[in-house]
Amino acid sequence: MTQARQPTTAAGGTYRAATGLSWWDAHEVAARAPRALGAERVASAAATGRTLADPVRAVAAAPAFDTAAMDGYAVAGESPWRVVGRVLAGGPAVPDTLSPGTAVEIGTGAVVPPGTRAVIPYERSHHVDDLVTGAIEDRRNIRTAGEDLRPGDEIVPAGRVVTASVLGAIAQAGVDEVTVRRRPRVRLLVTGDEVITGGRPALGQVRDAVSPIAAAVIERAGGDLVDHRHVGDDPDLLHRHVEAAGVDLVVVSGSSSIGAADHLRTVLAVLGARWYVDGVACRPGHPQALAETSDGRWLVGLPGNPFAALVAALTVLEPAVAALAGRAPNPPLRLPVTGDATPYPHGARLVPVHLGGSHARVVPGARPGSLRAAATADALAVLAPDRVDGEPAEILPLP
Ligand SMILES: Nc1nc2c(c(=O)[nH]1)N[C@H]1C(S)=C(S)[C@@H](COP(=O)(O)OP(=O)(O)OC[C@H]3O[C@@H](n4cnc5c(N)ncnc54)[C@H](O)[C@@H]3O)O[C@H]1N2
Ligand code: MOO
Repeated sequence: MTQARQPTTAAGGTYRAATGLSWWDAHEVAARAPRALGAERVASAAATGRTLADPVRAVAAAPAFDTAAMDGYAVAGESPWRVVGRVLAGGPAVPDTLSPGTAVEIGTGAVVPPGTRAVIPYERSHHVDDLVTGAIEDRRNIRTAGEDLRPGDEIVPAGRVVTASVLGAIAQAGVDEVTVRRRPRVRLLVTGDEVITGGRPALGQVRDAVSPIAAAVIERAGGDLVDHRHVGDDPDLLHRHVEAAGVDLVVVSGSSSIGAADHLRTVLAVLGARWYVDGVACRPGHPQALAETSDGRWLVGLPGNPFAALVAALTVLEPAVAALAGRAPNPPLRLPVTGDATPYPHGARLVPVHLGGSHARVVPGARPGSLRAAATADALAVLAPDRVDGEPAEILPLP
């Protein structure tokens, strides 16, 4: 970690200007430093988006009984077969046992009667009066009980996020409850006396453009934004809300640099915070922070400039919330990136890109204070200082 000059802040602390960790190290630290929160049992229907703390094991076999895979006839013995009844999905199994030389008409998903040799689909059989004929192979078109799952089989490992596919799979296995990580509870504190939350900004004012980004990133990473407030530039108010109980992580927007109104460092010093990320060698978004207070609460500092805040939200906020939620870090997505971007000689340059098939193209015109270019982009690309046009770079999908 390179350290540049250390100017004294208006609050009297020191500030590690400009450099800090590399972008790649900061991203990795944020994904690995916070430990996953505790686990709880919840109804599987309420588990969407949560991370499994334990593997899910099948309660029931799947299929739970020998079942027909086609509509047609369940047949026993040799052709021809005399049709003696009909059995449909959800209906009673008729007859109890199929005798050689007989058949029942059967629907896909119905219980196959004992004694059945195979199910012959309508389109591969001939039916005249009550006699059916056709060629069969033993067990053809019968799904055998337990062929997909047996009770106790692991269906989904711990660490996976509960998606719709997971919910479907565990329902098939008769599971009604799962053990998942607690969702991280997050507080978002928006600083800046000039920041307003609605209407047209008057002279000296700006509309809050950081909250929508932070809220979306928190949600995407599996967190719950439970408290969201504007605290202006009042250091006591900031201190009170950083310190207040009831959350696992506090996000502070603005207040990350070294100006007179940037009180975050003072508050963190008072709270005895341990710093994990204190500035990142990237442009934009270098004044970002990740720290843990002495009572185990996490804090993320986002720069006030909105595009810089977006960069920081994807660099430290998203991985930190995901780590608290118990999610394993995503494998990096890398694509060749084409187009002009001014390299940042001391670290990473993050630029908005359009995604097109197997490559990404730089959206020109991004500035730290403006989200205009990002609003037309699909992702950010993380460009190394010695980047060559068309070579692969890490891609971060935009919220
Ligand atoms: N002497 C130095 N000054 C600054 C440095 C530096 O290294 N040395 N870094 C600059 C960079 S880069 C950034 S980014 C900003 C970060 O500053 P803060 O995080 O302390 O943010 P503020 O000073 O409060 O605001 C910066 C800018 O953003 C506007 N802002 C703030 N909050 C919001 C919001 N929620 N929505 C929209 N816009 C917001 C604010 O009005 C300012 O224009 O520091 C530079 N200075
Ligand atoms: O990094 Mo500031 O992060 O350029 O806008």
